Amino acid sequence: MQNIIIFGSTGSIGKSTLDVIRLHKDKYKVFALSANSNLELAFTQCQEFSPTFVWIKNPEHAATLKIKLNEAKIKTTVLHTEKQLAELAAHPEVQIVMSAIVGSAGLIPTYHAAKTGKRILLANKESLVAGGAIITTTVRKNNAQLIPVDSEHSAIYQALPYNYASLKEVGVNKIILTASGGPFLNTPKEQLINAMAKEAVKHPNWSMGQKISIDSATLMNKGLELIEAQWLFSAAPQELDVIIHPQSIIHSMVEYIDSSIIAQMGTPDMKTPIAYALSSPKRIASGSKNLNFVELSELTFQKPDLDRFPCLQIALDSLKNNSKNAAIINAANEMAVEKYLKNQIKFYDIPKTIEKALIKFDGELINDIDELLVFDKIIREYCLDII
Ligand SMILES: NC(=O)C1=CN([C@@H]2O[C@H](COP(=O)(O)OP(=O)(O)OC[C@H]3O[C@@H](n4cnc5c(N)ncnc54)[C@H](OP(=O)(O)O)[C@@H]3O)[C@@H](O)[C@H]2O)C=CC1
Ligand SMILES: CC(=O)[C@@H](O)[C@H](O)COP(=O)(O)O
Ligand SMILES: [Mn+2]
Repeated sequence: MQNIIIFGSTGSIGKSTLDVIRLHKDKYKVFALSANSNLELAFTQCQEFSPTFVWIKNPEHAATLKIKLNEAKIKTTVLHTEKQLAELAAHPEVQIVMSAIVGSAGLIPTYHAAKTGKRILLANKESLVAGGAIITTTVRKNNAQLIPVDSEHSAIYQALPYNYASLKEVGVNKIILTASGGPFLNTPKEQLINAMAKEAVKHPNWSMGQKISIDSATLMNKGLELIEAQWLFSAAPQELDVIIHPQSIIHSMVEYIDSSIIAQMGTPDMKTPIAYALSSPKRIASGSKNLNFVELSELTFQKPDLDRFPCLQIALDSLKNNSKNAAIINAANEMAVEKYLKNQIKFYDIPKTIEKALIKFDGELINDIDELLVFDKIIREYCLDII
């Protein structure tokens, strides 16, 4: 039996993680859950999984949740401070940490889980984009494990030999990330200028939280994923490529020097990569539907359009420079997406905000997690000012 914490348990990934765990209660014990604002769901999850701790960001929500749990005679302890979030991630009784908070708010739990040698199931790509060098160094120093949950990175992880030493040693030529192209794959630029958030959140294949859905619509999601892959697989920029595959059946591929390509496929359901992150190198049932090849219409591929989707170009430029400015891109993107979701800025204001933040902050050196957290805040405040 292994103890697991699910950071972001009330979100899309959090709920899918609990769906998988529900199938394997003999193997995984939910030690703690965390939520931001969804008090009702956090309570329901505590009723079902009886965790030792539940963390909820808002102090008023924490007080209400405590009363509700008391009334229901559930013995879960409610926490809510940032310090307690870090302490939970580092808890000595915990072996597995699902990092599924959205945005750079996931940095603190990811970092503290790394520092205390946990098996980290990483959905929160933003923590690796913003703090790639800090997180990967901390993982290595403390014998932690960083297991991809993001569907593309799970696919790559599955297509690579287990425990390989380097991409070169096992004959990798190229890692090819697939991108659905999002809801605006075929939308002309003149229409994209006025594209509304309510259209942008409608991903064609995946059911996900709002922030990542907007990132998919701007193709920034693929940009963030290139940087995530760079850190996860120690890949050089020339070893990474992106191809549009609108059906989201092939989740990514690895091309080897003998021209073999190993692709991982499946129905678009995050329970599959979550199950593999939990159990790899072994496999457990995920509860996802199997792929029916006869029912598949076609698998198509095309090049991404960098003119209509400048966010991907911004990330590609960053990648070529070892992603040194990726913390700026990540923070500015988060602020711009937040404003776009509230209909306060337009579609192309997202890349414009990132570009302005890059002009202002590019070249700043970040040495540790504390500096990164401060830097992230400063960039956000600057973006709020200029938007
Ligand atoms: N959804 C997907 O299919 C995929 C997601 N990912 C990544 O996984 C992460 C989670 O995505 P997703 O589940 O879609 O997002 P959701 O928006 O559905 O869920 C986000 C979770 O984070 C919590 N949260 C939000 N803000 C804060 C904060 N400031 N402090 C603490 N907790 C917070 C939310 O709490 P509450 O609900 O209570 O407000 C919720 O539990 C993202 O990094 C995303 O990029 C990666 C691949 C696929
Ligand atoms: C499910 C998942 O991993 C998402 O990141 C998904 O890949 C988004 O799809 P696109 O960014 O390719 O549209
Ligand atoms: Mn993905």
